[in-house]
Amino acid sequence: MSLVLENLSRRFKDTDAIRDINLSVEDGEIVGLLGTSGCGKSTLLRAISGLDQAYTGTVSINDQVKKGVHDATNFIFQEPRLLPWLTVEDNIMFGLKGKPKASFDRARRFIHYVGLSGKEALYPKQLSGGMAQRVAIARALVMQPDILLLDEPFSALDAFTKMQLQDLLLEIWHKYQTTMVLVTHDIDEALYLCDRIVVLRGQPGEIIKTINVTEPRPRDRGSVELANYKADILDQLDLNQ
Ligand SMILES: Nc1ncnc2c1ncn2[C@@H]1O[C@H](COP(=O)(O)OP(=O)(O)OP(=O)(O)O)[C@@H](O)[C@H]1O
Repeated sequence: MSLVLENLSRRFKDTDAIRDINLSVEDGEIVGLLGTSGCGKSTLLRAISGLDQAYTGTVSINDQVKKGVHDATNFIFQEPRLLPWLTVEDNIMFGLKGKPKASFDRARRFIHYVGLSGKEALYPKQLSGGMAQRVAIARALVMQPDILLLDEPFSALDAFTKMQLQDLLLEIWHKYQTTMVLVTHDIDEALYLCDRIVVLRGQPGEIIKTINVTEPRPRDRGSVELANYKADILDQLDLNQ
């Protein structure tokens, strides 16, 4: 599903968080929003999801202007935000209440797919951080969102778990071609995952550069090509010494 943002601005009481953001995301694209702290990345994602409605400008999904909470998008946050009194399976199925039985069957396939077979009956406090985030990924995917919004989904995880879950995300993308918008601070993560990286800067946050990452997948995390892209991004952010 395509996503178009036109002149999106958001002002909090005394803070201009983002100003005049224009961005088109094509169907099946993975787009990264990268920028230093406070440049409005999360604000942008919340506007796209409809969780925040106090912006000006428009958010259109498949040529339809959306305002308010809608089910075209689903969120994966930095913390898994699981319900502690529900098992892994019930957390994943939570949003499916009232949906046809087939949705529940599909959800069970997802549990296997994200590597949680055998863990269905565990409670969140019995899970590692990586397992809990797998639950959050499955919970978002069972809702079959047109666009998956990810707000620093792996930043609280150790380096190895992070790499495993990045690969899981790419597997999901290969299988379902889900359009994704990924907020991250991590340039290496953005370069490994994204088709396009939108670099934001300032307060209010504005788009200063868009970079098409044309390296074919699977990408080599240590390649010279990705290192060159990284140097360019660091330059844009004035972080290259
Ligand atoms: N609910 C709010 N009320 C007031 N100001 C807010 C609110 N949410 C965000 N802001 C302000 O808007 C600006 C952008 O915040 P936002 O969280 O979107 O940035 P970010 O790029 O996601 O930051 P980080 O990378 O640190 O998470 C900041 O100055 C922040 O203080």
